[in-house]
Amino acid sequence: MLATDNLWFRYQDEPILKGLSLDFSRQPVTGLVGANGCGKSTLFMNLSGILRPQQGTVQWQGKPLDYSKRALLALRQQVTTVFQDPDQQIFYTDIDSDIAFSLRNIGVPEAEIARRVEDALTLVDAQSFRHQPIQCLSHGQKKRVAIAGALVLQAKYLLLDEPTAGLDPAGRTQMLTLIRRIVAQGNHVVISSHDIDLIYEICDAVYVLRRGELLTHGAPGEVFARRALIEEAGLTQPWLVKLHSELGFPLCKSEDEFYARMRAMPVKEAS
Ligand SMILES: Nc1ncnc2c1ncn2[C@@H]1O[C@H](COP(=O)(O)OP(=O)(O)OP(=O)(O)O)[C@@H](O)[C@H]1O
Repeated sequence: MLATDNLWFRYQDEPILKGLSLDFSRQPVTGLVGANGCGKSTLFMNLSGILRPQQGTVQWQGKPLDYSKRALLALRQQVTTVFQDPDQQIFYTDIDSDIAFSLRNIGVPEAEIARRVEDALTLVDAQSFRHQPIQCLSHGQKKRVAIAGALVLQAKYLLLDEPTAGLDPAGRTQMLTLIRRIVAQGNHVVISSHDIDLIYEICDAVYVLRRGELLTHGAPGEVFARRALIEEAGLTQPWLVKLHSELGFPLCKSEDEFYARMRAMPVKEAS
């Protein structure tokens, strides 16, 4: 279980996270949305124990998080963060060494490292560029390598900060596929993103933050239907929700579902 219980966090005297009680274990994919500066990255750093709340707790496996060095090391094998900028977490020039780094650090046997690296690179579709120097990769390829670096730890929770930022449409589609594959393996994913259409399509639950406070939460279809609240959070509704609420089209979860349902509808003759 990964959750927060009445969590408050301040930088100096400025409260940033205000009494957040959130549960990331209820659904496979949870979205975190809110305007710039509402505290999403700060929350991720609290969840991985990089920052420590002044009040309230991060709940891990049913208990308040233990901040001893040993406990934090164990936590970060189970809860891994993939930052927005892949250059922040790639250290080596060759992909295999970079991905194996964290495993060597914790003394995993070499044969096991080789197996896990192989599996992670396959999962993120990186086999075709595996032997290229990292500095020659595109932004989207680097993002996939950064995710592979988190996946080798076989973490139960993957925290993705802006997974689609800087990706072209094909890269964005690949990211959606990758998130679904990670979830299909029984893991939880938490996504912080300004890509509201991505959050709507892929998440099972959404938390909406406004200036560090929880404004609303629930299933994406219900949350994003609350237009006034969404605008209060400094966000806009996903395009599929707008089509539903403004024009009365059926509420669809994805673009593919929308087109399939439109094609199946009888076409009215123009008069
Ligand atoms: N190290 C720091 N010291 C002081 N204030 C900080 C620090 N880091 C962030 N802040 C402030 O905390 C607030 C929340 O920042 P945070 O990066 O968590 O927001 P965010 O929701 O992730 O923003 P964005 O959507 O722009 O990535 C902002 O007002 C920011 O200026």
